[in-house]
Amino acid sequence: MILDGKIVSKSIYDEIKEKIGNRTGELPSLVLFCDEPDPSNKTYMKSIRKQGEKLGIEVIVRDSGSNPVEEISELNKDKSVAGIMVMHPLKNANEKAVLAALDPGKDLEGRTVSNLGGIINDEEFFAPPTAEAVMEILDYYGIEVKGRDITIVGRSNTVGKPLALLLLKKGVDGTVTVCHSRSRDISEKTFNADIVVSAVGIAKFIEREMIRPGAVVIDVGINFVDGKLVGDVDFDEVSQIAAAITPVPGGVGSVTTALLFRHYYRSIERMES
Ligand SMILES: Nc1nc(=O)c2c([nH]1)NC[C@@H]1CN(c3ccc(C(=O)N[C@@H](CCC(=O)O)C(=O)O)cc3)C=[N+]21
Repeated sequence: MILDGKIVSKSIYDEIKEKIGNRTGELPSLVLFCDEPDPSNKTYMKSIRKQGEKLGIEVIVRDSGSNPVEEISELNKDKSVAGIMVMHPLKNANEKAVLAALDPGKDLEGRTVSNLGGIINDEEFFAPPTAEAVMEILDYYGIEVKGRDITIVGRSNTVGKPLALLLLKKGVDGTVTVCHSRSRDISEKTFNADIVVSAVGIAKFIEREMIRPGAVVIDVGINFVDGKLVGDVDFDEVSQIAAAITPVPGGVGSVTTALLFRHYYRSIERMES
């Protein structure tokens, strides 16, 4: 079974459209904070702008300027701004200092210490949308997590680490293994899992032999091979034995962007409450 992310994202966009439709007055904007965006940032920013346009939300690309921390403080206070995405990597500005200055209530990607640390006791205002997108897909397709073994490959602050914490929450009750580039025998750990999540950024990293027949495979990878977007999983091979698998494109990525806009709307509700 192919786990289509576009159906999931459509239901999220429908929910946002309905909320926006019931509103009066101007919508605040969403700011993409960057300096010299690399090609992968450009692709992502373009796709966010496109979705923003569809929803009637103004997406502003803002240069970090000569005093980025000061700029962020201004944006935090600005009532016409509901969300700020600090694009990664920043080439010139100190990203850590910028994130330390960012209001967690406008931190749509859950990158601040307060949102990241908050996951530990269910106090995050925003969870990182890519990790959350994995949870949404599992939930939408009724894939049981409770008591099952999940192996995550990749330990990034945007996916691997926060996803492990989301899966470990009480009530979610996954049993989680996190592997990374220094892990021994990754194949053994993926083969023993009921659900494998790959977020390493290497095309065809997950091969057929690494997956137990009947397992669920979630591909978070964003890799460009000969100008074509592919995930981390050898899809043609692995899809033959997996019980369910997400495609790239059209899987986790499309849900991630939709969740950003759900977060954007939650920020508006907080600003107006
Ligand atoms: N603060 C920050 N957050 C990020 O999430 C972030 C970042 N900085 N810097 C750059 C990388 C790269 N990245 C991409 C995501 C999707 C596509 C992409 O091509 N998406 C397609 C397909 C998505 C799909 O369907 O799977 C689309 O949106 O049309 C590319 C690149 C995000 N990043």
